[in-house]
Amino acid sequence: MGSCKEEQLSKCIWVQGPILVGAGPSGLAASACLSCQGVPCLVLEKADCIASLWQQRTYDRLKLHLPKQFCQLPFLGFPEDFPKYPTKDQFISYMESYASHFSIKPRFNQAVRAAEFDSGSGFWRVRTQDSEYISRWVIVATGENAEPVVPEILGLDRFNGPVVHTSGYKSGCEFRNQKVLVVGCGNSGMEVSLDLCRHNAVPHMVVRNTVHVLPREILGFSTFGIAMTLLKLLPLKLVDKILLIVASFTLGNTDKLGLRRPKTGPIELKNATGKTPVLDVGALSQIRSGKIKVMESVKEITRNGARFMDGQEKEFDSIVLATGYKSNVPTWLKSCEFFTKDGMPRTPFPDGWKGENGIYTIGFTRRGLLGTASDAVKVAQDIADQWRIMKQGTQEFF
Ligand SMILES: Cc1cc2nc3c(=O)[nH]c(=O)nc-3n(C[C@H](O)[C@H](O)[C@H](O)COP(=O)(O)OP(=O)(O)OC[C@H]3O[C@@H](n4cnc5c(N)ncnc54)[C@H](O)[C@@H]3O)c2cc1C
Ligand SMILES: NC(=O)C1=CN([C@@H]2O[C@H](COP(=O)(O)OP(=O)(O)OC[C@H]3O[C@@H](n4cnc5c(N)ncnc54)[C@H](OP(=O)(O)O)[C@@H]3O)[C@@H](O)[C@H]2O)C=CC1
Ligand SMILES: O=C(O)C(=O)Cc1c[nH]c2ccccc12
Repeated sequence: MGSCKEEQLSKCIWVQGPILVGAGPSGLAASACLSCQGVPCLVLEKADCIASLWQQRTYDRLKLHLPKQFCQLPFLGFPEDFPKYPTKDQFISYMESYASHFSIKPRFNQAVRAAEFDSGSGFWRVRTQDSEYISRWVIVATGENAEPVVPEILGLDRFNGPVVHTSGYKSGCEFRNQKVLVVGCGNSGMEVSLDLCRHNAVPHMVVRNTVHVLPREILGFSTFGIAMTLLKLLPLKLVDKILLIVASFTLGNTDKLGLRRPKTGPIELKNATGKTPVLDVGALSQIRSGKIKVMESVKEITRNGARFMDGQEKEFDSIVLATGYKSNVPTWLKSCEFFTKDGMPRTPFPDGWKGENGIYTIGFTRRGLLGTASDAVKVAQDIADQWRIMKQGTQEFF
């Protein structure tokens, strides 16, 4: 490692344990697991708060889609009195208590701009806007949803009205009585459309592709929970078949509503591509009643509306892009083969948590908070084993 330049010495900081990038649920879970193993760490967070995705970039009506037992972090569960599907505010309050229980104190306003392994010294150099941090280990916990995906849609720049990505959408009250084009029909597109309906707006949701919609619950049991149980007993393809039979029973034929199903089943598709099935919390009935209009692909955006592939042309007051998110790892992690150009670990689940030279990832499993919890335990154990050997070595040396 080339030593820090003289004038920068005061900002060159040696970190004993690992450097954790990101103080979302994954960073907090990792920090807690390390602390339980007696390993200190430094958490760098670019925002001014923990769980910034949840605090700053989600809409008001958001609730967890999966029951709380599938969304809890290691060693400290949700409070007993929280409902089965906690609200966004409850989730944030859980994150706050989690951080304070494990005395996690991230360094806020520290956006990691570059991280590079120095093969000469065997250390990682992690640079933020004002400091350089140096450690044997770096843990990437910046999330699969770090940046909004804003697609290039012909004419979007000439649209006269507001255009907002779901990460900037708070509530339909700002869109009352408006005609709104919602581009995308994942969980965000469906829920924003539902929220717009509840505020007397008229959402037109663009569905350009196939999509799996499943009921959130079947006979009072979470569909996700049922799927997890069945997967322990039956082959994946059979579980998918069962889910689809039940879905068609409870939701009817969604193809008729313009929501064509993919040929691959919902769990197989999730595992293969990461595409999350929509868990319906009410949008479907609004589609059925015509309050949410389903539209085909957009051909182009005009000054005051959109032209669609099927030839229709409509006026809109606003556009909401529910077009998903992407990782930001390629923007700051330098010369590291461990990540693809999309910023996801190259090694597929369940082995993507550990790379070479002391790099680790948490929360890139495409398996939500359940994946985060399992990664955090494995990463902390692995680093703690090295930590102990290192400490023993130091004691013997002295
Ligand atoms: C609307 C929405 C709802 C969801 N609901 C669920 C759900 O119900 N259940 C579920 O299991 N999953 C859900 N998810 C998935 C979601 O990814 C997880 O809930 C969770 O937030 C992932 O945690 P994370 O810490 O990996 O990433 P994030 O929550 O995205 O946290 C990453 C942190 O890293 C910080 N960061 C990013 N780049 C840098 C940088 N360069 N330097 C420093 N800090 C940086 C960010 O500011 C952020 O605070 C949802 C996702 C979305 C978008
Ligand atoms: N309550 C909860 O738990 C919630 C959870 N989430 C989670 O957050 C994550 C992100 O979800 P979400 O924001 O919905 O993103 P997704 O990536 O799941 O969905 C993006 C949608 O946008 C469409 N799209 C992208 N580009 C275009 C384009 N150019 N033209 C038309 N359509 C386009 C995609 O279509 P295509 O398939 O054709 O690419 C897809 O329908 C998911 O894991 C989701 O489950 C989100 C909301 C609520
Ligand atoms: O809401 C999300 O994106 C999640 O990641 C939760 C989740 C993880 N695995 C799933 C499978 C089906 C539906 C939701 C999820």
